Amino acid sequence: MDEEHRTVVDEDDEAERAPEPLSPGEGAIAGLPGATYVSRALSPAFAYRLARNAGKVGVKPARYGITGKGGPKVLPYGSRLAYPDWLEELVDRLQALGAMQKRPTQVSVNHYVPHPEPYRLVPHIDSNTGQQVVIVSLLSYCCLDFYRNSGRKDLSVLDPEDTREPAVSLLLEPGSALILTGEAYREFGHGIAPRLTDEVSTELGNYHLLTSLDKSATTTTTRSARISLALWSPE
Ligand SMILES: O=C(O)CCC(=O)C(=O)O
Ligand SMILES: [Fe+2]
Repeated sequence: MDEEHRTVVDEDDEAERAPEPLSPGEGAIAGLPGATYVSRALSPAFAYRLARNAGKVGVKPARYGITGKGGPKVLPYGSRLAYPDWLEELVDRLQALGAMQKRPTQVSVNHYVPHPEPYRLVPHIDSNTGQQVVIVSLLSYCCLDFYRNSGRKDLSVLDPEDTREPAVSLLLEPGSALILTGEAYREFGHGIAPRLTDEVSTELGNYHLLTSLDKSATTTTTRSARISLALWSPE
């Protein structure tokens, strides 16, 4: 093998390698206790394969995500349905990262498209105390907003007409993972506001953790079609 070829092969290996395990406190977000954001959880090559495979599980592209009529169903992978290979590989990687202790027993695949109107996700709490969720983002940037749940337990969908400003907003990058445990999972609702662009500013709760953008030169990101996977596991 000549020198040039060897370099290319090494770079491919590097891109495919699982990320280093998280160290304690890494990826923490001020104002959202129990949340951890991992900018480069998946290599670009792995994220690309995952988007292709997750896109095949029969989710219709929709405007509303899981909270909308006709939105994706929660799939009982890991409980009543065996993991397909691509999910097995994702779960192995997330476990190696330290994103979850126990393997997921429920998964949803959301496929959002920004036309004819911007997509949105009505603020909701995933509920079920004793669980945690990992949200894996693919293909597009998108802001996820967090609202403190005003004392409601067991909930599900918060008032869609609620016009409160979010307590915290996070810009989710393609290939990232957001882990919600404890308070971030139980006490905050999360949702996606209907708009086509998101501001990149120091106001974002995870501004300091973003790695895929030139932050000195980028003021907005534009939303394109996005796939997200939510993986729920026992805490
Ligand atoms: O698409 C997202 O980032 C969030 C998905 C979500 O909240 C859910 O599936 O419960
Ligand atoms: Fe959710």
